[in-house]
Amino acid sequence: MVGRYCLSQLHNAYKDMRHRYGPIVREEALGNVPVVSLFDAEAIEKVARYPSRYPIRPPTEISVVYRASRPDRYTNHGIVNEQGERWAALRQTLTKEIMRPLTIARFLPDLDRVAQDFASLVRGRRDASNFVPDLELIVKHLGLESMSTLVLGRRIGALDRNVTSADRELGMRLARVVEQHFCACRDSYFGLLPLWKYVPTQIYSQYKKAEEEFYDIISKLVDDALQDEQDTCACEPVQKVFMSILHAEGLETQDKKSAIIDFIASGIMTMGNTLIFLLYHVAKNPKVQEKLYEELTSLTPAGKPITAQDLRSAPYLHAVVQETYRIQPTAIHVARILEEEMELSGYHLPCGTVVLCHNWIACMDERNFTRANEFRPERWLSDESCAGWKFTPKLVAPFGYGRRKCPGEHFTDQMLHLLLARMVQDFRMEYNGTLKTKFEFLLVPEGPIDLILHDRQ
Ligand code: HEM
Repeated sequence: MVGRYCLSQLHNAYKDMRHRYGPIVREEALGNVPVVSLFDAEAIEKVARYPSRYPIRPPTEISVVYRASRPDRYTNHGIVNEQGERWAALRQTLTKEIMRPLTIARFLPDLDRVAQDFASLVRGRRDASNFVPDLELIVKHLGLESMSTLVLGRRIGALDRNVTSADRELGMRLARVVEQHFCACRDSYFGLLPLWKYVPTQIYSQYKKAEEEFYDIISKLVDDALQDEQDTCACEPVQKVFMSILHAEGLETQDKKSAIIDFIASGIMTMGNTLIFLLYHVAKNPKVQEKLYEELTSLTPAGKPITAQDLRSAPYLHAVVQETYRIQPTAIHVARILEEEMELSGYHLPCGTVVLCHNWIACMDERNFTRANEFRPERWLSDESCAGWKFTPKLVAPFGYGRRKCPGEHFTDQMLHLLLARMVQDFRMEYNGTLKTKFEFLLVPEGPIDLILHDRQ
């Protein structure tokens, strides 16, 4: 607990602060720099559009301190935490391929197979009442499998139906480690009295342990992929990202390896959480679900490969994904350090101020979206049922903005469209009750995930 607020409900705490104190709120915590929260659309837009060459996102300090203690593994803080020219050089070298729409389009057939394998795995895991008991775990396997396809250019079998108990054990270890990592980031970033900076507290030990365990698990996958690359020298389209990182100039092998591990880590939780949010909203809105099903079946028969053309011809699918990003993004705010003084919401903020742009809370504000609490994909389609509604689409920024925007956006977006399409084609979904969420640096579903999957055919 911090005062009246609890860290695992920080998203609701910020909602409460907006309600109590207005569109701009300054927080001061002992031992930490002051942070200013922005809830107003105009102020957020001003920060988002600032024409920065090297935008500064406040680093996750615990990661910076840890990496500095491991020069055998890291020569820099990584893309997520580096700043200035060093950040720009890493970003340019390591993310060029991942961000190229053509590269991501070439992954489509492979990602569609990942989506089909996911649907087939959850079908097999249902109990007699069509409930999938370990969905939270399976979506982490999905995150790992899709990230491995993207970044290593190979499938690793995390979604195989006949998993051994060793595979299950590995999946559970991975899930636990990723959760511990994010919770330690949250506690070090938002908690009071950052003692971990001076003595190795429990938070720091937890972070270190999670980081090292994660590195060891993923490192083995990377080493296998490197070995295969030496043995075959083949370059399939699906290996494009892997090859671009391997052959990146000016980087040590250890930097390439840690970048690959960072990319995989970035995708595992975010992808799984967002998929659960998508499935939840579709399951809770039967009319949306049927409309989506009709759109998808008119485009492509169930079981046939989904093409790029199919995705382009599915406006309702796109609207459902956008509406989920609006109402329940996994990254609820975007952080920046101001590079020059700015007038925001009537206050003068000096250069160097840390600001949190609360896009999600602004998206839930009636001033920006009419019937903000309702899940209405139609608002994205200029449907007449939403005529005259307030609509501020630029506030929907689940992947951030500007030059520091998430490099995984195109990939994630494509993967989520495919997954949702496959799930809606294969199942009629229902959800018992209301999905709870908690804040673990990201917004994550709080289990159990009570999703029921009825076969369509
Ligand atoms: C649902 C999935 C994802 C969400 C919601 C998400 C969200 C975000 C957000 C909000 C940021 C901060 C952007 C900013 O400050 O403007 C970010 C940064 C980043 N993301 Fe993602 N992300 C996702 C998936 C991925 C994937 C799959 C990858 C790997 C390819 C990835 C790699 C990164 C990296 C490396 C950064 C740091 C970029 C930089 O500082 O230059 N993310 N992400």
